[in-house]
Amino acid sequence: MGRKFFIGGNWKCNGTTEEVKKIVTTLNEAEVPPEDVVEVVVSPPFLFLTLVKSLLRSDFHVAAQNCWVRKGGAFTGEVSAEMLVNLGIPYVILGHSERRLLLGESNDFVGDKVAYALSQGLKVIACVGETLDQRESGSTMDVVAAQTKAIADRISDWTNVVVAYEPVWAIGTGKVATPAQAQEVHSVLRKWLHANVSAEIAGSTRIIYGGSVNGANCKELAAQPDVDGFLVGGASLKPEFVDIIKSATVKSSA
Ligand SMILES: O=C(CO)COP(=O)(O)O
Repeated sequence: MGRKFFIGGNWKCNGTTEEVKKIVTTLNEAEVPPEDVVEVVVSPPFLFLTLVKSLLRSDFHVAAQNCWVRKGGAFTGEVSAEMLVNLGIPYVILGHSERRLLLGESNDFVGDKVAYALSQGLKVIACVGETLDQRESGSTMDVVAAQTKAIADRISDWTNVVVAYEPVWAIGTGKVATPAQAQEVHSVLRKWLHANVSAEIAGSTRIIYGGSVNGANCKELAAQPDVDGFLVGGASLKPEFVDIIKSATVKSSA
């Protein structure tokens, strides 16, 4: 189906200039599969975006971790999609659970953000995922479908969208979803896209997994048929991120 493996590193609110330069040096020196096998995108905090972009090898790309929902203007503290485009930042992560839960971003608000960012020419990593309570009450698929629907209702072209399934209970907890748990949700999400968007988009849209991915568990997860890559938090700040990038070969040699 030709879904290129996608590895995102979400640095969240971490790093000093020195630390950022060190991570970039490690990435620049790494031997990884070629660009036609894996797409690598790292997402530093806004303040380091241009520094990282200027230092990073040209086969890796950068993403912002958020942007404003509409055109920029009198919105103190916000960063607009137009600014990211102006600075040559190709990607933005939207709807991360930390923003949904800590900052109250609703499904509709995230859907509006995705639509606006795409309209400005950005590529979007759109995050969905259930909390532990929601999983335990059996509503995982309803939650993930509602989050995806809020996006699907507002966009028609999915070419520049990567969907990141990130179960909240697995984020930063060391408690990774089992390969079977990840595959189950990814496969149902793909079926949802098939039924509600189109067969073509269901087949071509990358659905990546996030939540305590590390160098030790990435290969088994990567081997799942509907896992098209990862969005990595903590481990993306460490040299083991290179091992995670290399897990793309699990797919290319399959
Ligand atoms: O939230 C995540 C990536 O966006 C995952 O974070 P961890 O890999 O630290 O669990």
